[in-house]
Amino acid sequence: MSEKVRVMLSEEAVDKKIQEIGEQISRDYEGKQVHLVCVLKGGSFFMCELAKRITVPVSLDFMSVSSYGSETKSSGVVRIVKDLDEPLKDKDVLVVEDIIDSGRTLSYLLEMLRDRGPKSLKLCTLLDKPERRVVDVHVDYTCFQIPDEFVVGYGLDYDQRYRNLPYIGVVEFEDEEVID
Ligand SMILES: O=P(O)(O)OC[C@H]1O[C@H](OP(=O)(O)OP(=O)(O)O)[C@H](O)[C@@H]1O
Ligand SMILES: Nc1nc2[nH]cnc2c(=O)[nH]1
Repeated sequence: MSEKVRVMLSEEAVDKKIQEIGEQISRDYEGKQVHLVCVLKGGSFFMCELAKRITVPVSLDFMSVSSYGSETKSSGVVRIVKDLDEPLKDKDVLVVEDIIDSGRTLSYLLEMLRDRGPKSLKLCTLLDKPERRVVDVHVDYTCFQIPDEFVVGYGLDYDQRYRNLPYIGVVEFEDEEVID
């Protein structure tokens, strides 16, 4: 089997949309400092590109989470693998994600972060697959709503590969040509 990646959203389309969302965030947070919280690993590429386009003061922090074991995965309970370095108390926090799928991770994570007392807490995602939603999550900024296909690129992986693609694509598998 060989793999190739079909482009779903070109680099130009993604860049243009991140610029627009960056401008919108800059307007919405005028006069404030926005504290971006990146959920690793997938959110890191989007976070860097977004941060460059925000014109109000920005601070950054990173966290890494993983779902508890396969049996409890559907509960949406997440374990903190790497916690934030700084408290969120009284900060205007914007969580930055690569994709919202079932909504389980973000629903749990937002509740956890809300308990830390931020002044405000909003969510920004590069991609959203609304058809896959199991748990309701309020998303404040969405770059693209996409159909239910497994996507890679711009931080999203397939078996840890393809995160570095500068566009969003779908991995397609093809049978190798048999040579006699
Ligand atoms: O809405 P959900 O169904 O909960 O899925 C969304 C989660 O899945 C992805 O992370 P992933 O577990 O692939 O980790 P990674 O970013 O380190 O690759 C994504 O970054 C979200 O955190
Ligand atoms: N890489 C990748 N991770 C996901 N996590 C939830 N949906 C997806 C997806 O489409 N691609």
